[in-house]
Amino acid sequence: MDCVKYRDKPKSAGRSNLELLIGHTCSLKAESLLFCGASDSFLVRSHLGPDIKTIDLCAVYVMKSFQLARRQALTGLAMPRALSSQNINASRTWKRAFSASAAAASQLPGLDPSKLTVTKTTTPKELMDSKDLVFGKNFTDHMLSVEWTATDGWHTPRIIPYQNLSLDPSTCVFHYAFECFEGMKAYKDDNGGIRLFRPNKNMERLNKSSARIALPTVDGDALIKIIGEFVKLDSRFIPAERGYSLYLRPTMIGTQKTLGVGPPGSALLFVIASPVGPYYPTGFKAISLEATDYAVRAWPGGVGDKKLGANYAPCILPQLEAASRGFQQNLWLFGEEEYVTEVGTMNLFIALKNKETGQKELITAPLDGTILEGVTRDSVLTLARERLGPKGWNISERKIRMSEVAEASEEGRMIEVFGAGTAAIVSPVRNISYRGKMVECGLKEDQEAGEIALQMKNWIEGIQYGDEQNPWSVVI
Ligand SMILES: Cc1ncc(COP(=O)(O)O)c(C=O)c1O
Repeated sequence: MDCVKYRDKPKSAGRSNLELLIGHTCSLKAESLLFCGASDSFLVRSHLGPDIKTIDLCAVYVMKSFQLARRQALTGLAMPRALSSQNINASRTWKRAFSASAAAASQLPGLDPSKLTVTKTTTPKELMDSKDLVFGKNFTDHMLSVEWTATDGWHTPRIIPYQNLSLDPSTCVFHYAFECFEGMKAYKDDNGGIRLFRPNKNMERLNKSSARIALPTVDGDALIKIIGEFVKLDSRFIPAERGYSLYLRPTMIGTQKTLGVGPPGSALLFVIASPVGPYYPTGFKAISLEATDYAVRAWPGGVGDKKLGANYAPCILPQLEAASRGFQQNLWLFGEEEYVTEVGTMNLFIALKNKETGQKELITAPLDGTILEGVTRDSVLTLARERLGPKGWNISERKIRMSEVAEASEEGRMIEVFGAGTAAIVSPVRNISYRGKMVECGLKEDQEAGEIALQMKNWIEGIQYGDEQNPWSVVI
């Protein structure tokens, strides 16, 4: 154990346990920590600051993975299992350790936009004809890249030519899926200005995702600033036509070289950008869904509400199954009650006449951990409350069973159904296959979109392109 020196065997944990704990989680440099002291208490000096703090064994763990621990404490997660088996008075030590670790973590450098460096490409790409753009296939000239280490915090942010990553085969992202990402867009307005849509929501979600998988969090405002610089540099790739935009993919990965399962001591945050066209280039095309009852996407207490890469790969097979039967997407149901949750990469909205009250109701699943907190979902809800509420609509975030949806359709109470997400804004649904029957979703045969879906698309697009002045649209 050359990375940590300690004197005096702790009472509550033998040397081997301590070593195990350290070996498992430690990524600090040789001089990072000095442990000394007696009984359960240690003096821990971090090279991150001059302070010497009296904390105990729990804090030893925390000091070495303090960013993780701080987030775990903040998000109310349980103490790491490795520690709880050590006969430590969990709540007392956890609280004490947390305050010490938070103090240390606050001394780590955060993301600093003033330090941004730019290395321009020497081989600029030719712009593609807008009509040939395919989602996520073509990328701009540059990318944004920032490294993070547990010892030094966020390093210098860099804009560099778009390039391959070079990673050791043992890097933890490849083995244990330390990866989370975001999806957002930049738009060109009629005056050539460049706008982001509610980027703070993406930053909030990125931090929730990264914290959940023991990756570092980042100052959202600082990241928006440097993303803005990156987008401005590559702005020639944003087509000026309506419906076109630059899709941005902020991504964070754990880069620690180890097959040990533990919090990564290093990470990479990068952002790439892909010019995209309208999701429905020739106008809306209502989709058909297959309700999936044989597989589960997410569950309460799980991570389905986080944007982790690990959530997406297992969804492909059920999607292929649905596609093999002629459906564009599958609709995830949850539990014995078969609650309607979400669709592929969209949240779902159902407009119907309420059985009891007869009132028009726009329903979407609640944020109970089983759906992603979509930025579009939140935008649709906010606009609906503001603009449809006064027209007699009841806007509900509530659980709804698939059988209720089928019943509304059979009883002629169904108004319309649509998905909501960054890619298409809204995606009208024609019908849903459920238990061998087709549930019709309120569209006439020659109709590709319902009124609410159309209205929402126009309202949201109007804000995104700056036609409507709204604080959701941020000029960069
Ligand atoms: C699983 C899932 N649900 C919903 C959404 C919609 O989220 P947003 O509106 O933020 O794009 C996405 C989009 O990425 C998604 O992947």
